[in-house]
Amino acid sequence: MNRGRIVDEMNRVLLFRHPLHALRLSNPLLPIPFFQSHPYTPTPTRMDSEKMLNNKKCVPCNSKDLRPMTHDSAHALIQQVAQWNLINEGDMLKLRRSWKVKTFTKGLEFFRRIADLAEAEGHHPDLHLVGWNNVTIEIWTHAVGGLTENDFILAAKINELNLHDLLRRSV
Ligand SMILES: C[C@H](O)[C@H](O)[C@H]1CNC2=NC(N)=NC(=O)C2=N1
Repeated sequence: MNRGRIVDEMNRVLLFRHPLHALRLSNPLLPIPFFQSHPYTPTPTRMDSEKMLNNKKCVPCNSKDLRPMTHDSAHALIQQVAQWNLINEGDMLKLRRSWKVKTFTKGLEFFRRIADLAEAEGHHPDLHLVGWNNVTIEIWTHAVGGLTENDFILAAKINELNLHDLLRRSV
């Protein structure tokens, strides 16, 4: 194996096991260590991007220059929030995700956990509990009648909640 291949192999191992790699992805302002200037620097995967959304904080929706994002921007961002769908209702975009809960009361507990997160973020979803065990969450920015980054931040943070004890096992 020639010297170039040996360096490539070393960088590949270093890059994926080096603790700085994970840290830098979550905080892109960190200086790029020497090995990351190498072609093996990975492009952020969906998980990495979701972590970046997940590290953000929702902003107040009452700023007058807040506008709904374009469909193109929404289609780009939806790639970063696993399991969420982009819904177009009367030309207004929303985020939607559904779950099946074990019981009606676990559905209410599900809402409680989402409510705590929403209150902490100052940004709130629409909550639906239908047919006793079907939960659907819809997120959009009411102040602008469309989607803003707040909606994707909230969706990414909902994805981080541990809700498994409330959910029916997916068959
Ligand atoms: C000032 C504060 O940002 C507003 O009252 C918030 C509250 N939560 C909100 N949640 C959502 N989804 N849309 C809003 O426009 C909104 N406005």
